[in-house]
Amino acid sequence: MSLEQGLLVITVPNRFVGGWIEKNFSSQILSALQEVSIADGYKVQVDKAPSTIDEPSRPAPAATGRSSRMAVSPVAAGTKVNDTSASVKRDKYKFSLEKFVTGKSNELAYKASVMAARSEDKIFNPLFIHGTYGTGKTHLLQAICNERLRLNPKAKCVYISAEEFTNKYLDAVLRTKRVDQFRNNFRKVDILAIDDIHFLANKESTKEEFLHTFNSLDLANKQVILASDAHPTQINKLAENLISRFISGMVVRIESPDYDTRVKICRIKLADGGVDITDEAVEYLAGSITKSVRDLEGAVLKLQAYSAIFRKTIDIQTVSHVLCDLVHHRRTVVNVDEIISDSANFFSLSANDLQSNRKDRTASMARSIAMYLSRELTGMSYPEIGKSMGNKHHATVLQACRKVEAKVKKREIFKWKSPKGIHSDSLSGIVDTIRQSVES
Ligand SMILES: Nc1ncnc2c1ncn2[C@@H]1O[C@H](COP(=O)(O)OP(=O)(O)OP(=O)(O)O)[C@@H](O)[C@H]1O
Repeated sequence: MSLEQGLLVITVPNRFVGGWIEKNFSSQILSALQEVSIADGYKVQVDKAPSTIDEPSRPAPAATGRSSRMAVSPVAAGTKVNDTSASVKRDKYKFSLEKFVTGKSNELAYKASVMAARSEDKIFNPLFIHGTYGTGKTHLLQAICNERLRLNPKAKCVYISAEEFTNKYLDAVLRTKRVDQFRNNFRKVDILAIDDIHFLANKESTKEEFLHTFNSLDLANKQVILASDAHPTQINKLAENLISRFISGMVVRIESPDYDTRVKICRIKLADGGVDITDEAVEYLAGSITKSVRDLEGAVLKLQAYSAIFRKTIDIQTVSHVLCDLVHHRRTVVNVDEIISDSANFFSLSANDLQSNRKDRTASMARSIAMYLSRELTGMSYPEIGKSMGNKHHATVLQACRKVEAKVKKREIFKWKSPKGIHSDSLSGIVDTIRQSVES
């Protein structure tokens, strides 16, 4: 995109895309432009890039940065791809291990993925990755396949969603009657990566077929990798035999990204997109969008578009203005009891411990964090918060909020002891984790 003298020019890869944008989105583009700009009277022009060929299904070049995002690619972000053809190529799938940003929230899942990708024989079967939406499960599954293919271009790696697996199986049984071919496709591979495996939960015949597929790959020493939004034992209507198979492998959870990982992800993705942004604005962005990497990517794309149009350094005000719908989006009703209980849980304490007058370091920190988050998430007054916290004085609440705020800013480390052992984490990380659990 470029914006000069009231004319916004959008360059597209082919006439089809251009026509579609003009027909369907002109008015939205104009009103979006007016929203982010003070000037009026813009015009929009859609141009076809001179070097592109007019074939919508042509693969996008493997470029990085802005141009690759704008190109039409047959493998869009997060698309569940299925291809069992023998002629596998490098970077068959969109995501790679090297583009996966690691931090405390996903390190174990990442390391297990690297091991699964690099070892010819299975190490643990299956590798089961679970976590909430947009935290990188699909990314890792596809990246494992790509990495194995990079090391051994002759390897057979299949990435498929459980839904697609089900459809193919039913098709083979009911329509084409080619069950043998179906089994050949899935039982003679080096890596079988199935996404959203919870989809199989109430599909009785497919579950059984999958179990046989799994057993046959396991016997052949081949690697199975599964992703789901929940731990195997938490998936409703998943058969006992499948649950026990799954938990006999390696089950790893990806958490929502912690603050430091979010900062890292933002920096990398913004730099990839060529966005000029201040450090404070990156920190503000990472502090405001907490749930998933997909949400962060959405924010980065908006900032990228803004920066491409207005060509100026992005500061905190711009982030807050451009992303107001994302940044201020919060669960509306947050209950102070949930905050107290989640803060207590985090430190292996009880709600009573926080509402009592216990004075040890851990209890008073847990209490202070609960007060701080109550103020931030509920908008309650200091006296009201004090009352919910076992009739504490409002000045105590005010002091606690200030103390936590200062420690979060300084990224101070807090150490504490619980029955599970000795722990240590940054105050910003602790507050983030409790906030996420309250808001989820
Ligand atoms: N640690 C990470 N580093 C870089 N990019 C990431 C990371 N985690 C997630 N992403 C990116 O965030 C987007 C969403 O990730 P992905 O589709 O893998 O999430 P998911 O956990 O499979 O979500 P869902 O359960 O909704 O399918 C992708 O574009 C992915 O590349």
